[in-house]
Amino acid sequence: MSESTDDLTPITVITGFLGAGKTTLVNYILKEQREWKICVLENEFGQFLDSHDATSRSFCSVLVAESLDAPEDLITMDNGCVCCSVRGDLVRTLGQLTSRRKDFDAIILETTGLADPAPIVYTVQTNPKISDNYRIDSIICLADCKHIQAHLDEKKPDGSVNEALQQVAFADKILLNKIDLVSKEEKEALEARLRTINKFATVIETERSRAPLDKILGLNSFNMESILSYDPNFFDDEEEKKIHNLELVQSVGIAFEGNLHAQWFNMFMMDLLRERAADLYRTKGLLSFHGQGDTKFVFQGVHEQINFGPSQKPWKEGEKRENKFVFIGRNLDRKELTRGLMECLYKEDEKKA
Ligand SMILES: Nc1nc2c(ncn2[C@@H]2O[C@H](COP(=O)(O)OP(=O)(O)OP(=O)(O)O)[C@@H](O)[C@H]2O)c(=O)[nH]1
Repeated sequence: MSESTDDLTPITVITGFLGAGKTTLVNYILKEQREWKICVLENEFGQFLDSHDATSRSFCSVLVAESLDAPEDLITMDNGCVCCSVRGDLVRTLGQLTSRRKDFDAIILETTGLADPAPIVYTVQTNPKISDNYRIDSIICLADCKHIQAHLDEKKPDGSVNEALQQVAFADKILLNKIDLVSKEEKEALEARLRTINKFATVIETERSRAPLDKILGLNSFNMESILSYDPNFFDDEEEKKIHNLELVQSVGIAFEGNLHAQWFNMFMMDLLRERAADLYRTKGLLSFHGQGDTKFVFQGVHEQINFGPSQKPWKEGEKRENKFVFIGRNLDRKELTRGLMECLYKEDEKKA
């Protein structure tokens, strides 16, 4: 057993519902902090289809990789959600990293937006191979000011966990993110609500996840006591923990070659969001447009909020122009989404009515 926590490699766990700003925070930390060598463990829900090339890695790993000096400092765990099926992956990955532990000052674990932090904490705290080498430094929860209330209010079937609630409850730092999207009154009401779930966490208001680094990193602020006050039976038989019902949320990945017609694509997305924004938790895409040369576009949606712009890296010469989408949400119809997207393809010899 390790005698001092100083010997243990700190893990910062980043949680928060789909689209709350986790990857934005990881990128910000990687770009802004110069003191530490950080290893990033990524776990993402909803992958792009087809994984024959490097760009078909999970979407956030593509974005995070752009901020790292060395690609081997990013490890993706793509076999499921870190809190359930991939938990074995987490144990294995941390186990394999043990021999390289001295190469890093810290680890950042970005969980999926649907991860319940409870099993992650349980695993790190109770698995001796992990607890002898690592410690949780902090659990940071990103709370999307615009959308988190709806996710907290979602009715789940009996025995199922509300992930958004668990994420808030287990955090020692809550970043009230996207404050640009709400009024002062909405922000205050949200903070008051989050306080009823977790009165111990430090709350920091942020835009684009830009929290002062000295307020979130290296503070050893993980607090088992506050977790136990929320869930006094935390260390009881793990089998009895609530079901993490991933079937309630679907992920539809769609990939196809060609160039999109910008106007038709815009119309398709506008119609889709007008009708389905509440059910569409998250939309991500890497796209190629007719008439835009080698510019690769990144599309990001969180319910009705969309962001669209050029990727840092253009299409490489000879690279297959494959558009990749992932839609995450409820009641999604793959056929309908695929048909709608295919109708947005630019065709040289055909005019759309
Ligand atoms: N308006 C606004 N948008 C933001 C803010 N922070 C992040 N975003 C945008 O929200 C979208 C989702 O951000 P991500 O960082 O990818 O969110 P995430 O939690 O990693 O998403 P998942 O991994 O899919 O769960 C992106 O389009 C961001 O640019 C903010 O403070 N204000």
